[in-house]
Amino acid sequence: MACHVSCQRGDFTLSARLTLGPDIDWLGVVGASGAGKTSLLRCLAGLESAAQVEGFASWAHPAGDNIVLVSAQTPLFPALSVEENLQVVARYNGVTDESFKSVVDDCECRHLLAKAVTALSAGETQRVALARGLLANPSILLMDESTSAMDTKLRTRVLHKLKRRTQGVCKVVWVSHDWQDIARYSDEVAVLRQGKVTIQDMPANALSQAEASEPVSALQGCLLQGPIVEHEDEFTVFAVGENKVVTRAVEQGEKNASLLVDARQVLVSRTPLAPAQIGYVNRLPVKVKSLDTDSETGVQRLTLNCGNQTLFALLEAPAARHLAIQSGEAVYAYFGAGSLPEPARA
Ligand SMILES: Nc1ncnc2c1ncn2[C@@H]1O[C@H](COP(=O)(O)OP(=O)(O)OP(=O)(O)O)[C@@H](O)[C@H]1O
Repeated sequence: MACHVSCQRGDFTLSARLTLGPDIDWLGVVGASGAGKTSLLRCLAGLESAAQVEGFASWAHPAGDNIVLVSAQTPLFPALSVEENLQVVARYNGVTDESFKSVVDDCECRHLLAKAVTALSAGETQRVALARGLLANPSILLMDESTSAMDTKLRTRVLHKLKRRTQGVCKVVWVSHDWQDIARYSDEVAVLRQGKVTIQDMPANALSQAEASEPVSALQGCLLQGPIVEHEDEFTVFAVGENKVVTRAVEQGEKNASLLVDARQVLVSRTPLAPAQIGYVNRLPVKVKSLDTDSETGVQRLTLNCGNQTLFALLEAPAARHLAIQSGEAVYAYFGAGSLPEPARA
């Protein structure tokens, strides 16, 4: 099903075509600052009177056509407490006490209910705003950087519960600058650039294929995935062939984990250094499948294979000249684990 959104905001033109398959429950939208992500969500939410939106509402589950946007631009009522803010919406939408409690718990807001909304931190405000959005019984939930102020562990928990809660009842279109989250929770990803969708229908685990068709600076992620072999509170280890990769913690009960590796963050070496020596937690033995050198900048892009998984690395011109890596060579790739949670403060 195709959805087309067009709108003029000042001198910015949004003209985006999205494909919304029936199997897609979470559609991630990424793009550089100013690409039009917020504009797109505002148009989809019906907040831009000049916008033309075709074919969107019919994407929702048949139960309803209630489109709800959760963003920093939809503030809470400042004169009401958190509980009052939530109850206003719950009562209006006929939400039962049981559902109310379950939404409050999923958004981790129970301990905030008595607080004034003006006394909330940014992450707390986002959780209350999310709870309020869910209490409106959306059939389509639009989230614009709705978890950006939460720490990594909290965000992982909240997104996990949100994913479970929305299953079968609510579709989600969400914008985040956190590619790890987008890759982990979206069924598909659309990439916006200058008001246009330049890539769509992209399975989140196919970021690597999309990368090949985009200029290097636009999209450089590559998703590694595998079965979990070790699970700690702070991190998860998964298998890539016979090797292990550390990523930030996934929720208990998950069988697989993933890590989106930014090509700019990958170091390449011929010698097997201890990862800690260079400050990276991950090391994979890889084979150089191909390399392309940008004729203007001298930046070299390596396509690296580890078993049947692909990784990209970008080498600045001096490093590329110094290493003089050849296609077919066996090397080591070093990279971080995404943003692992910060150590708990005493
Ligand atoms: N109210 C407005 N009037 C005129 N132009 C606007 C308005 N709001 C946004 N724009 C312009 O529309 C363009 C897209 O803005 P938008 O907020 O949608 O980008 P974005 O991708 O969400 O960016 P960011 O990641 O920084 O939040 C920008 O060039 C911006 O200046």
